[in-house]
Amino acid sequence: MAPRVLISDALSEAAVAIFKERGIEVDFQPDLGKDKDKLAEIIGQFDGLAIRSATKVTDKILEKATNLKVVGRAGIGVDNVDIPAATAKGVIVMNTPFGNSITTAEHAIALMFALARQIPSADASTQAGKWEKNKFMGVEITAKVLGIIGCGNIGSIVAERGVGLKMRVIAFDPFLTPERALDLGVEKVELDDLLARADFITLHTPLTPQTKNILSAENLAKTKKGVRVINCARGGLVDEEALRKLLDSGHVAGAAFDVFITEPAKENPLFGHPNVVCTPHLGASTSEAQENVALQVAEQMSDYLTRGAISNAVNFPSITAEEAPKLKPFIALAEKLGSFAGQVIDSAIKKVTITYEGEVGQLKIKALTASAIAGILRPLLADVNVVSAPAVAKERGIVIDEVSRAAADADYESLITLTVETDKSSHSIAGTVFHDGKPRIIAINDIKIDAAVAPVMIYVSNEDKPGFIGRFASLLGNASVNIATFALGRDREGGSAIALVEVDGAVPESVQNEVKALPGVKKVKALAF
Ligand SMILES: NC(=O)c1ccc[n+]([C@@H]2O[C@H](COP(=O)([O-])OP(=O)(O)OC[C@H]3O[C@@H](n4cnc5c(N)ncnc54)[C@H](O)[C@@H]3O)[C@@H](O)[C@H]2O)c1
Ligand SMILES: O=C(O)[C@H](O)COP(=O)(O)O
Repeated sequence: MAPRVLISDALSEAAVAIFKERGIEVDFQPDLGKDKDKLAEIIGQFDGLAIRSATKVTDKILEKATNLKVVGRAGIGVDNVDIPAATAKGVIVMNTPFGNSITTAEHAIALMFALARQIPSADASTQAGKWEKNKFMGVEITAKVLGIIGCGNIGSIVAERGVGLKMRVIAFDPFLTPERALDLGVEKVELDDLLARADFITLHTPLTPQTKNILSAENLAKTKKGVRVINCARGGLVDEEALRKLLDSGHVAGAAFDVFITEPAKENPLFGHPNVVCTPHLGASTSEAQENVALQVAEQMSDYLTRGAISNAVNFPSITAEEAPKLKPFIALAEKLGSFAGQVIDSAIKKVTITYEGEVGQLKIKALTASAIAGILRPLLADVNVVSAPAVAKERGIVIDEVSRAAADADYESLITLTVETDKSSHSIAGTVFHDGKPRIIAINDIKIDAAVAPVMIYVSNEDKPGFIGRFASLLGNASVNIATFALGRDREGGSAIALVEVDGAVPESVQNEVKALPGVKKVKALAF
């Protein structure tokens, strides 16, 4: 029987044609995604679901998706898909990482001009017959400081356009290497510096726990008087209420928003202010971008459904059916080691070395390396996938080195060691897979430890001094953070020590700060796997 695909969002018709050419049955219902009950009712009939941002692929929808094998996102952001739930169900989630980047960057630039010259209000006034020539005094873009928060695919294109417009472009992005910044002609700065200097601030990060509210009331208050703010990335990056207050007080001269905390945005704190320009999530809406993403997603989904080939998957590497069972536990290990490193480092990565020792060295290590790199990058690049991760790393000037050795440490049949060198320091983490198929962390920065990987953990490095463990454990207990497992290691008596603690539930920032303040503590990091 031919595979069946449901298109539940307004994709270009180009996708329908590709599916049919590839022998796939298509049901094209462009508005269905907005009706979650109807979607839940029929999703069980389909092998593939092609979407944009209006369809929310929740765990409830996935529960009903008894035949679903692949979700294809014609676009970049997959924050409308419950990825862990999809992965748990074995549903591949694919996106099209570059297809709409130029178009979205152009929309940000268009919004910057709209703000600088108040084009929407001037248009409304002129067409109302008012001819208010003196009311709409604009500002020049030339020589102004453009502050880019998030200089990835879209941010880089905005940077290039900004440089072309003779702006002074500065960027805050922890993952931006100095070499890449130089290539783009942008000055890499810290966030506070950007806030203080930018005449226009444009956001181009994914929405992650780290970027949520990045323009908080506190940070907005640090901006230069007369700043204009553009958000074409994701609702939730900016505190909309705080921004409205600063627009009302005249501190912020204008704001242009394409994305909102609640979408569709029927009402919003920014609405109604004369210096606010809004569009209804139109960043990717050009015929060129929509054709690109529709063709690409239909090709990728067809390849998977008819030939089992996986590309641009957010939650699975590209591997064949025969390789899968052997690789799977090591893929999980490589991803977790990478995720640990990605969560612990806080400056630009220069080099990643992955050493495979013993039996694991005989497997397809490219897929393992891709998983490790995706794990490292994912805390910062939410939508990176195992296919794009090596290319993204290369583009950012990160050197990837793979070393394979036949013999492992005598204690282990297989060993993977990940070493990440950044601008400022070097971190290493090693792990193995036990007979239960589960990943174990066996060393951090050459200090031996033995810890299973748990959903929520706290990593602490400290001086090996008496009394620390007791103080640390009581602090967690007093904060009602329950310890599930506790792994310790040290290099020598009185030297450096580490703790990797599995806890039940989240660790509030205030508790991490209290741990940080304990005598001898060097680093504290709450980790999510
Ligand atoms: N409005 C729209 O219609 C539209 C269209 C396309 C994409 N988008 C959104 O734009 C965003 C960016 O897309 P992209 O393709 O450029 O992604 P990308 O992954 O290429 O780039 C994101 C950049 O953000 C940086 N970053 C991550 N965390 C950061 C932090 N805490 N502080 C500063 N920088 C940080 C990363 O290092 C990376 O360089 C995504 O959220 C995407 O969904 C919106
Ligand atoms: O992440 C994306 O690709 C954009 O937000 C585009 O969303 P859309 O496909 O719903 O326009």
